Amino acid sequence: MFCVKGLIESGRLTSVPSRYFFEKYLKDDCINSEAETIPIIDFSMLTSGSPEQRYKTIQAIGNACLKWGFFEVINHGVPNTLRDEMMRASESFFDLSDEQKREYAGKKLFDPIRWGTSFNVNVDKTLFWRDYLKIHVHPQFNAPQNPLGFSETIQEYCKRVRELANELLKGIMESLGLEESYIQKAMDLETDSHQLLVVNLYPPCPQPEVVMGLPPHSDHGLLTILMQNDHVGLHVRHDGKWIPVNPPPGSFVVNIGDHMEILSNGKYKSVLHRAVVNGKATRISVATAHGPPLDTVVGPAQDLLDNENRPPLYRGIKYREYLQLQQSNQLNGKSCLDHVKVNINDTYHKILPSPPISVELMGRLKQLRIFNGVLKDKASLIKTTLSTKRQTSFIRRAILRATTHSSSSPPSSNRIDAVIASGNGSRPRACACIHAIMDRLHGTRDTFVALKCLYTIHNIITKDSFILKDQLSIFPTFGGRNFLNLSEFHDDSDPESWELSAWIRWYATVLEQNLTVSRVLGYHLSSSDSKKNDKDKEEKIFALLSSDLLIEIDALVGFVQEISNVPNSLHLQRNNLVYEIVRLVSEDYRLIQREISLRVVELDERMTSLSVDQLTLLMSALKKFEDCKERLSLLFVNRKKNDGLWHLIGETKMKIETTMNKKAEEMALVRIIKRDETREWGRQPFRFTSDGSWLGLDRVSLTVSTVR
Ligand SMILES: O=C(O)CCC(=O)C(=O)O
Ligand SMILES: [Fe+2]
Repeated sequence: MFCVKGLIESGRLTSVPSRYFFEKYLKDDCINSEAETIPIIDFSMLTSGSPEQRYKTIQAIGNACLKWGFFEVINHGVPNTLRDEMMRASESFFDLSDEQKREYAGKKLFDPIRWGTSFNVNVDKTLFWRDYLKIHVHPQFNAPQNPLGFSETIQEYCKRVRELANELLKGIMESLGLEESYIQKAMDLETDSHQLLVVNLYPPCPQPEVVMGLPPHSDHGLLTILMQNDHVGLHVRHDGKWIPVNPPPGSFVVNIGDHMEILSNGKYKSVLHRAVVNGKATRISVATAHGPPLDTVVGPAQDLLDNENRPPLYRGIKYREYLQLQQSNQLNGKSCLDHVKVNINDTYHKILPSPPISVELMGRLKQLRIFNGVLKDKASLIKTTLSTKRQTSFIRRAILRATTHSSSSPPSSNRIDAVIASGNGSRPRACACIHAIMDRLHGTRDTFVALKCLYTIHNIITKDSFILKDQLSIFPTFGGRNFLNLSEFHDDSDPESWELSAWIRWYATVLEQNLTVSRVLGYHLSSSDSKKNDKDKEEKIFALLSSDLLIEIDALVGFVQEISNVPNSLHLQRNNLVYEIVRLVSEDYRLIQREISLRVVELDERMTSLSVDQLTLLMSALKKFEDCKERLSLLFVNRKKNDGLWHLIGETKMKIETTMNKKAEEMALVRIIKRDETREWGRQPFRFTSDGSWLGLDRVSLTVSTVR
């Protein structure tokens, strides 16, 4: 693997290779060394036992977070000997032979140990002048075997810094007016927090002014704690200027990460910073990023929100997926955070009348409702146990267990499997099972019960249980588009239930459209028929008439449209049940993309034989599909973008346009020949445009059906 250190040590370097040229550095270079410096926090005052000193320090931390997003910590209790040892160990890791380091090269984001250069060489347009070692050190500790003693040093260092981070997080929580252990409890930080050790090495550069060590970025986690060797290089963005950070010896530099910005609902901002390099000496910085457990969905703290004045500004996202998002894009300012920002104009408080009761009372009423719900579940379970109809009571019990009132977590896969098993044996059992789910769905006004019923139905559709799926497709016998009959569902007992009601209406429509598509295609999207390899499918599609393919595309695009009609309250994905629902829907979407793509490719090949009507239909379907793109990318912010498909759609649209224009010209020619004597028409007026309309129709009476 190439790396900057190797480049320097090769001895052949006289000037910087052009792929390291960082253009923005020169333009954006407004360094202000005389300005104020970042605040200093005396950590010992936080833990001294004096409430007054603690209070003052918490205020100072709050101010630093608010104004700077950065502070320096002194008297932190991490011994200098350990810090020095960590620095020496870091240096000796990079001094290992390339062969020893290569074991950790070319690794993926969640591989335990990664040695590399720049940020992500697969996506970086410009290379950065840094090499790195990244190790996931908590909750699972990892370490390279070499150099000798390295593992022990980083284990001790990371443990001490983690303890420091936990104490600082408590102070930050208090400064936000939250309980000090709020974050620890909400995210199981004591045991499961995620800690990433990042050792940055910036070798001296012959032209330091044209390269960048690390470009302006914000950190992904909650908090980053950084130490550096004797060389300055970190710049922090403050009041429109870059401020060089020159921390007091023995101190740590601490900064707020994107997840603290999310959690504090934007009160504490993650701040841009960058690392520049110098021409004389190697700079090393050791950063530890402290974040929530990887599978925790982080959204704004509930206690910081109110419906009237402080709506959520970010939607929830799993930390793991946020990391993936950052890794798969160029490191570029705060662009990742933009993906999870909620458009303030979209939040429900605009449409929801202010609740007539206080937030506190509402909270208590909600508790009471949940308690009532749990009692109801218990009573229903007892009733089914006492029932004499053994068969149906068995089914109903399985359904009750999968769709409880008590929690907003999705039913476990065991519970879902139990429902499927209960209805899977025979046609009458399948029929009883579907009816029992529908009874439960239509008999409740509780949002979570309804969402869980729909989630159970979705699992029936996606799992391989033909008889249940089939029974679902014929429910109820009168069919129709709104057969789940939830278009009027509203639970207005509190604002969250109100917002969730919109998700229920949306989810029901998505499921209805899923079944509609199955009818049109003749197989379920997630069935084994659908999972056939592309070759088999291409053959099947090849045998279809173009008119049938167009009907199928129309239904598939209709499905995409329903998905893209997702409610605006995207932040509700912080709720685990909603999150899981979106995950399942994204699986559907992935399958639809494949189905659409295969059909578009086939029609693309048949393009010249398609009629004008057919071309117009295809163009209109592709346009509708494209219109959904933006909304879908907001909903599936962290999933694969499938650029290949969008490219195919763009190309096909262009081809349709060209084919249509060619046909129009042919048409005009026919007319000209027909009316040769009068020569009253020219060839120019006909043009078909990419928005699917004809230009010049006012001048020509066009009968498209005459030309096929
Ligand atoms: O090297 C530095 O000072 C900054 C490092 C940094 O920002 C990072 O690792 O995220
Ligand atoms: Fe950083």
